[in-house]
Amino acid sequence: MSRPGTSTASGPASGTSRRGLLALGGAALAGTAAVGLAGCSDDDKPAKAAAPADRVPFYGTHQAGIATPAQDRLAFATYDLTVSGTVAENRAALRQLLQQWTAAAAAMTQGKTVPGDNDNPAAPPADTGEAYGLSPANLTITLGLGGSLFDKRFGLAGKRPAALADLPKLPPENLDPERSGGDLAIQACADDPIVAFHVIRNLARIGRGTVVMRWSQLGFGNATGNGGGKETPRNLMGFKDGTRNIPGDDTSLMDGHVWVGDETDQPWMRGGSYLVARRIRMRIEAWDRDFLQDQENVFGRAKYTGAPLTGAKETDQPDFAKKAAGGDPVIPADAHIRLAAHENNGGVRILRRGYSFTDGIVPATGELDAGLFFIAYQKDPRTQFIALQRKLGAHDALNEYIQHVGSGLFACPPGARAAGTGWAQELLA
Ligand SMILES: C=CC1=C(C)c2cc3[nH]c(cc4nc(cc5[nH]c(cc1n2)c(C)c5CCC(=O)O)C(CCC(=O)O)=C4C)c(C)c3C=C
Ligand SMILES: [Fe+2]
Repeated sequence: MSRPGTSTASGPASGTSRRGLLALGGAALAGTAAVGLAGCSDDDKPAKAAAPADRVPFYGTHQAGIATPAQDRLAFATYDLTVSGTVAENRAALRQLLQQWTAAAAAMTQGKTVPGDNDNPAAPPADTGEAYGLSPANLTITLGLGGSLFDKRFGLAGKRPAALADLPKLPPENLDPERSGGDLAIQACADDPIVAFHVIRNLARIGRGTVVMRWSQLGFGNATGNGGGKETPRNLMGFKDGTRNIPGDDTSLMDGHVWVGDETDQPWMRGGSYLVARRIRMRIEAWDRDFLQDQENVFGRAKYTGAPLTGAKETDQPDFAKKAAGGDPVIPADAHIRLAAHENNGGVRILRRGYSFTDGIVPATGELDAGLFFIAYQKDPRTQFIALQRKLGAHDALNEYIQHVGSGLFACPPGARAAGTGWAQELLA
């Protein structure tokens, strides 16, 4: 992440400190050359400004961070608006916040500091600084709007999509209200943990006086440099997780299951998606005492290869009809994949984008507070996540080892189309 005005293709601008110069990594320097050339002569410009490999375009039809291949790290946070004015004043404050957040997000994803950074020794810097000198590491920043935003405060009740109805109770959940809900949500994903964290911190800082952070969650996958991107990542139960996920580059599946289309009752959501987040604790100690065959029966897949119990390779299609010699199905009736598979749910699919988490221990029990921060994107949670979770909650063998302890549902509007446009502009017009 480079500071504005401090570097060009030909070298640092006047006033760059030696410390700032040293901090500029090669990727950040190259990226700045591509995006921040104001004041350079034509000779200074690269022949062709190819998109650098470490950054994901911010502007577009859809928000980045949904179809984007999952990065190594997650910083997720929800925020509540603290406004107390008239509807018009509150709406104006929300509009201004989202404009500032959009500009900051656009800058950070392209390796720049949040706008307004300065060298004034008498003022706090606009950017908190922990990502100076780092590349954006494929940072994506995705905004979600919670159902509570559509109450009386902003006059938005008539614009609440039916699909954003509050999630019903989904037993056997045991939700902590302090890890649930929120007016706004930010999903920041990057291949560097500090770059992702830097986002949720700086957006809180920009919004001071208008928003407060409600809860947050850090998550991790496996590092890109350690097989990430080639191997299906494993969850903390040791199983490959994501084998039969929707591939983000399959436009037909994305249009069919993930992107909101003309079917919506709220045109401002066209091109958007609905994010369900569930903090799911795993009873890791109990799981680690379970024998291998039972663990594999719980999922319906082999632990090491990831193959369905009816196949030999991870990519083999599960055969849900196959019976063992005694007549029982090879993939048990309560196996997670049997219950969740689209073949057994009228074609229903979701895009999963979860991350592992570990947050010390649960004081009451001394057990690890660890598990899966489950994130799923879909066109309509009523017919997708909720329908699937009702079935899993009632029958899944995995329930013995997990508990849903946090929750959120957010409408992710379409992408900001071009510089100068803000997130959710159509909603707030
Ligand atoms: C409501 C939706 C789902 C929840 C909640 C959920 C929790 C959860 N899942 C795993 C581990 C695995 N899930 C796998 C597959 C899978 N899971 C869901 C949905 C939910 N999972 C779906 C739709 C699927 C695909 C099923 C299929 O089509 O075969 C797998 C298998 C590998 C894979 O395909 O990804 C694993 C492993 C955990 C640990 C968990 C809660 C902690
Ligand atoms: Fe699952």
